[in-house]
Amino acid sequence: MTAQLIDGNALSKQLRAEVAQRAAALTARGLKPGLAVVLVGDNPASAVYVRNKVKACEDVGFHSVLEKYEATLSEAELLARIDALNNDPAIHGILVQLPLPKHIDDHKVIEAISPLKDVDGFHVASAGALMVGEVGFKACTPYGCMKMLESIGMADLRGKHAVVIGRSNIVGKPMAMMLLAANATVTITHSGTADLAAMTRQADVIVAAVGKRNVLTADMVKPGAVVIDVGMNRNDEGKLCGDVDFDGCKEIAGFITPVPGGVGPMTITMLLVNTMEAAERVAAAAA
Ligand SMILES: Nc1nc(=O)c2c([nH]1)NC[C@@H]1CN(c3ccc(C(=O)N[C@@H](CCC(=O)O)C(=O)O)cc3)C=[N+]21
Repeated sequence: MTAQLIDGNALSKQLRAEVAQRAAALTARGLKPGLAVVLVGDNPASAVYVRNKVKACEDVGFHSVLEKYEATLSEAELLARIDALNNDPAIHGILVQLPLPKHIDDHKVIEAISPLKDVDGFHVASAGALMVGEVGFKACTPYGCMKMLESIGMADLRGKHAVVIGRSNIVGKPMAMMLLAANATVTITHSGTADLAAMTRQADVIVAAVGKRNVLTADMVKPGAVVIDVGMNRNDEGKLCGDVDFDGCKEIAGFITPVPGGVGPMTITMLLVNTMEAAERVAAAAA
């Protein structure tokens, strides 16, 4: 192994300790940060994630509310719940766990969340704010990836070429915008890209966010490049694995993130950071 590991658990621990301090300070002033997590239906994977998020909130001293609903909840009922949370002064962040049951329109639900409480950064107003460099909440997964780059001294990517694999609204696109804001030259690749390997071989930073195993293999990586793996897949033995062929790429890359223990915990950490920020903004507005 030549690559250095970027340890998402260790970095999370550090960042969460800072959040805990800020939470304690704000709580002492009478304002405890609060996150509401809304889960509809019984997707078993979602149930695990949601429990992790609630636990993470408790660990940093937040108030947290888990609202669980049957898969039969109507869209109108869900929108009514969001309206109530938008108006609840004890709640500073609202997360509606995706995916939602098919009869509910994701987009409509996300747009119903107040942008002031959109700690997932999924609202169109949040995406737009990122695009034009205004204040808004950043999507947690790409935000966590930026923190990982920062942790290895790569907060500024001037002169670097970053290649993003994947163009989803929740990872690929906001990732590209954040890398651009950090002065990288950015290429977004996707299923319509003619020669992916030709692109990734030029990259100083590669972010793989497709949701498919072995999207990135060692032959596609420039020696010394930073490889960030956003993927969450199961291998044939049912074990969690990313989009990157870790064992191959770790021999070539300069830095690499593992799965598990990489981007996953950082996603939850940035959710806490965003919720903290949301509560601090409320406090600043009231002061
Ligand atoms: N509105 C919304 N916001 C989300 O942020 C959101 C969502 N919906 N729906 C589902 C995905 C998935 N997601 C994960 C976060 C952390 C880990 C994580 O911490 N994973 C651990 C391992 C967990 C395990 O062992 O299964 C790790 O990578 O080390 C995983 C997955 C957030 N999501």
